[in-house]
Amino acid sequence: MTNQNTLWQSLGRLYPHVKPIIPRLILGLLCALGASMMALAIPQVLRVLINDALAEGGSARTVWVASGVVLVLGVLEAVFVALRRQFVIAPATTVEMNMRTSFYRHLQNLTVEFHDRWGSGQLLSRAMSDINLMRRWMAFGLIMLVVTSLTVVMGVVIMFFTSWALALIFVAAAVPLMVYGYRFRTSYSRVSRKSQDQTGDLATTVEESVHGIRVLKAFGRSREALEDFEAQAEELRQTEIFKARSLAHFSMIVTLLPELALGASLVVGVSLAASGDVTIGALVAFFATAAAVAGPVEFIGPLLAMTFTAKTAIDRHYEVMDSENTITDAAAPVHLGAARGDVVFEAVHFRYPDAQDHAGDVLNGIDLRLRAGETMALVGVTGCGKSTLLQLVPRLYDVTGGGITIDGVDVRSFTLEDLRTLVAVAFEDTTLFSTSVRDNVLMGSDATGAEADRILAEALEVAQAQFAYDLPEGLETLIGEEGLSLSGGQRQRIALARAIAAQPTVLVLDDPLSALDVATEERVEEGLRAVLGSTTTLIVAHRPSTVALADRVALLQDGRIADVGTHSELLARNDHYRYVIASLDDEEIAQLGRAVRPELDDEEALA
Ligand SMILES: Nc1ncnc2c1ncn2[C@@H]1O[C@H](COP(=O)(O)OP(=O)(O)OP(=O)(O)O)[C@@H](O)[C@H]1O
Repeated sequence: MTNQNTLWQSLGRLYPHVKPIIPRLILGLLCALGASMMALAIPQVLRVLINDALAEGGSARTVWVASGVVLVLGVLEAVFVALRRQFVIAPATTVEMNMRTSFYRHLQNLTVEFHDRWGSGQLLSRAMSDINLMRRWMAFGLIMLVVTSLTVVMGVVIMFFTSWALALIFVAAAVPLMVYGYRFRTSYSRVSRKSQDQTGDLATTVEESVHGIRVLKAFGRSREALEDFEAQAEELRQTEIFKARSLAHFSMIVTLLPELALGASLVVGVSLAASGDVTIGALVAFFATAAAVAGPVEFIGPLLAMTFTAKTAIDRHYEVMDSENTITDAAAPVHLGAARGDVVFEAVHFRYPDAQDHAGDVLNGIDLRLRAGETMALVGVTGCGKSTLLQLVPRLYDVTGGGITIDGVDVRSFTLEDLRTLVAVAFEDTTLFSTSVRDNVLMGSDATGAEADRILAEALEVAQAQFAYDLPEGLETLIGEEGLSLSGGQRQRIALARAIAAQPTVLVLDDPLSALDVATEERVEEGLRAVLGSTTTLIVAHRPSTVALADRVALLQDGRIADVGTHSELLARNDHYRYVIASLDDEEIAQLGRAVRPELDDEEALA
């Protein structure tokens, strides 16, 4: 993931973000420049003071005037520094917020396949610390780098005017500094990249451990997890030490060389003053200017380090921002009026992008037809591709061959918004957001007011999630990561209610009842049967009781639909189906015998 952009290419990518605040940055720059000029002017006042006021015949009035001027210059310098902050900080934080928002928007748009590949900590560190580093560089590093460089250049020019011979000694010291600076740039950029990547990996580890804390505790692996974390933290520490040493070394050279030049020019300067080639006032002004320039020169090291760190942050930021979203709206989207909900899979192929070369397609020519309003169970051995097939309907992944249509329209011909309004999903592994029960359930619904209340109440009833009314603050109770912890079954019922409340034309359920007890599952099924009447439903079933919900069952085997029919038909004619069903427990099979509906027909089986 290393980025080969040059420093200028990387920094240049910030331009569109910086563009709106350029006038403010220029004002900030002028203020910073003003502050530097005030600092550089003070030695010149000293020169006048020494040459005129302290010379024979000098007046006390000149001393007072010079002191007054120094005071005014000092106050002006402080005012300029304050103004610089005033001009730059607020607009730079706006840029930071906008960049973070567009980063978040982009993450939302990127495909599930992208999120499969990227560690959450890497994305977190890019969203938080990298963007923060960019803002700090924009608001401070960039301005100070320009001002510091200009200050040094102006200081050296003044030093040349004061005494060109002494100034030459200073300029000679700059040559090795530049050579060293070039080498520093390469090594520091590399270590800075390593440190930021390791920070992201560490964040991923924290995130995983926090999510998996129960597993770690239950398996008594907390100590091992801590040891792994310590090892990773130690690696980061080593990188940080190397980084700090590298900067310290560079700063030492940057400080030392001008100091050596100062020492050499002191020797030369005193002899020039003794021979009368320079005045005492000029000598004092020269060294006072050199002292005023020394600060900015030393500051260049940390500023360059900040610039290289910002470059790394920009590169990391754009690695995500440049990732293309391959699942997008159709160029000329089709809008269905009233959708019926006929779903057809035609010769559907799919393979994951990171699949091994020798591995075949997970889905290898799926042909399946769901009639509008039909409920179809999808059954197959574990890992055969049931969840994968489901995720193709709302285009969480795109088919790699063939196509899926709803009412004869390819799912890729809808806008994503339309498609995801038509299709709602509930997965076995439920995700709830840190908001109220109400907002979690109504996430996929645009209804408001009394209509929303009615939909909410109905969805909670069908999903047997009435427990939500008894939560501490009823439906307003905060759930999700930052809220009240719910049981697995409670979470599943909220997620199911969310899918129902979306009132979709096509409902895709990935074993949504797995965590429920048999009695609750039975009640949910009764409710579902009532609402599924007009909804086409494809439901992954791992339990016979879930199969009981379905009008027909599709058997997925070796990447194809091997058979379609009622449960009893498949039991009677298909060995593989019997094998899959035999792996289910006896009690559930007994329950299936009671629950399965007799009036099923399969006139439209395999397409
Ligand atoms: N994001 C992914 N990237 C690469 N391969 C994946 C990904 N998700 C699943 N797979 C692989 O695809 C195959 C099908 O997985 P899938 O989850 O669809 O099976 P499943 O039938 O739903 O399994 P189960 O019944 O255990 O839930 C498996 O071999 C799995 O390892």
